[in-house]
Amino acid sequence: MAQDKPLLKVEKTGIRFGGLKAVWDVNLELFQGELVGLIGPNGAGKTTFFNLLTGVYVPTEGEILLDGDSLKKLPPYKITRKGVSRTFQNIRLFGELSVIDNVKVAYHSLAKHGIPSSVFRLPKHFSGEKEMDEKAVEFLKIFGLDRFRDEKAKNLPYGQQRRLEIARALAANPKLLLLDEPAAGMNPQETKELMNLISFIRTRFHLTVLLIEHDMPLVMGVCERIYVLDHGQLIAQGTPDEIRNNPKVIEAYLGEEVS
Ligand SMILES: Nc1ncnc2c1ncn2[C@@H]1O[C@H](COP(=O)(O)OP(=O)(O)OP(=O)(O)O)[C@@H](O)[C@H]1O
Repeated sequence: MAQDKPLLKVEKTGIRFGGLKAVWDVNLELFQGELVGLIGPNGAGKTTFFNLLTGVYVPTEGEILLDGDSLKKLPPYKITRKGVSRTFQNIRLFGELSVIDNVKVAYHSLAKHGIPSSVFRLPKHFSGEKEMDEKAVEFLKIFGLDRFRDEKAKNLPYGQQRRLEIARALAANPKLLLLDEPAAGMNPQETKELMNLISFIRTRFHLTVLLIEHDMPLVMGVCERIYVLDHGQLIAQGTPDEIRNNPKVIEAYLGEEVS
């Protein structure tokens, strides 16, 4: 069924770093439940765009609306609470913490029990803690990580660390999940499994997903729609077929494989 109101609406948004227009005049809409790709050559502005959506940078132009509310001047933690979670191009786990604690850290800010009950170890705290454990294990199971729950995150194989990052992002209970090259450094089998998993969690958690990915066949295979950035500006948007055959996209990727 067609939806008339987007979950995320980005209007003419951009940011300048000195003279460099890293992201410029970008319009983008995501509707609830969509899995959408964001692609573009190196330095096109993809990660900067995620940084604008998550409050790391404040746009110098335009507007960003989630469910109609402006995110533009909110700090990152408030944007997370409003329902936007992300993963990073370079894994940012708490390496010395256990796998389960990495998930619980994200979940903590949303848990019902407050500081007084935690400090004094009141019964309410224990029920909160138990609830958090169960919830965290539920996420870990989905990602096949429950058997590593007490292992330090830094000791996990690389592909599992990437999965743990997504599990942690999910634990913050997002409406919108932003994945920055989640398959970077994975082998083809791990990548395929990860993409299936992303499709699965999208449905299971009623998520909307925006995915930055360099691997073109992968983006084309998994996303319903794709936006293309080049030199900070959107040069195309459409279905995988439309993008594959778009002359501007082919030109931007000259010398690279588009399909
Ligand atoms: N804080 C900053 N200060 C100055 N320039 C920046 C800053 N952050 C990003 N840039 C510049 O903005 C441009 C876009 O960078 P960005 O990392 O967003 O591209 P990208 O599409 O994510 O690239 P890649 O695919 O290589 O990760 C680059 O020219 C980059 O050098």
